[in-house]
Amino acid sequence: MLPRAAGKPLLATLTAAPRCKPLRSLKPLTTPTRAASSSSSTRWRTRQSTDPYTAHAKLSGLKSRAAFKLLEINDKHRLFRPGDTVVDLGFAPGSWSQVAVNRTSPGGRVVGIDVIPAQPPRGANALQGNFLSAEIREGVRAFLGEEGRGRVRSEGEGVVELERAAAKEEEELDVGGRDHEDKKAGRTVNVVLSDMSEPWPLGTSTWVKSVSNPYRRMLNTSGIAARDHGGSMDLCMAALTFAYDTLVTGGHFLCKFYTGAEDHALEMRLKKLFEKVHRIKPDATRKESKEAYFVALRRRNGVSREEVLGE
Ligand SMILES: C[S@@+](CC[C@H](N)C(=O)[O-])C[C@H]1O[C@@H](n2cnc3c(N)ncnc32)[C@H](O)[C@@H]1O
Repeated sequence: MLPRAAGKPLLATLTAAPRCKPLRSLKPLTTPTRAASSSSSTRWRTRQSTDPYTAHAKLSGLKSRAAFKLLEINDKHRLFRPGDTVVDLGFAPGSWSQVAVNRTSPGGRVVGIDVIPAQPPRGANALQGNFLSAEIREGVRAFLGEEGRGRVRSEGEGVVELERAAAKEEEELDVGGRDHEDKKAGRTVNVVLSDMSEPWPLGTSTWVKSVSNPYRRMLNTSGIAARDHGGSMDLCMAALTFAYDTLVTGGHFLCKFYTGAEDHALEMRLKKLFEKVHRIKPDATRKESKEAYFVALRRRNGVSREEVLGE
């Protein structure tokens, strides 16, 4: 089991993704009923039951193994600070939001958006809708426009925390008129995360099975590299457009994508808006997957929309 400091929430003691033992040294959590099958749902179940990150996530009270990717990235790049506002795109089932709530406490605010209905983890807010829709993006911005909305207040300390967060914001952003530009543009978000994967409609029988578990259906990629790549580029562009509109100067952006012909162009856009851009594959990413992440640090001041988005 992972180390746990007495009296502290377990997440606070996790500093990095665990160095996992090789698969064969860990016993499967459950014995797969059929060792080999061509059914993708059976393969998914088998893979989950033998995956050490899945086992660690369960033991740590995390909603999914994806948490370890964000923990690793945050340990390296320090995305979060107490009091931050974080938007988590494609948040379900919610392990990134768990990490964000933990790392922005006290006084943070985490808002998750997902196309499927999902219960947000404790301390986070959830909005349901397809983020590719402009109307949904506008709804999210309206939610964020109310400063206190969705911010965690611990009993008796709420007002103090809010004041502390507001004071910190003023102190840190009142440099060279940057806060003025952010305020004028209505930008209030410190970190935008996107772990969205293109939803892929499976065959009828899986659809029926998935009614009680829509999350499983959404987890699948098509398996066709070009299609997954294209879909991920659309989702990344929607996330980047949103980040352009809402991220404060100095804010950070983290975005999942599937590698392919267009990712270089996306990287170039990111380099225009952010001081530093890294392309990474966290340890918890499955080796066979084409999944990777862009971590873009410190939004620059005064970059035009056209330069970044070509609009
Ligand atoms: C890999 S999961 C995210 C896992 C999450 N980061 C966690 O730690 O629990 C990808 C999520 O993206 C969501 N998604 C995909 N396309 C979306 C869209 N257009 N709008 C909103 N959510 C979307 C899916 O429903 C799915 O829940």
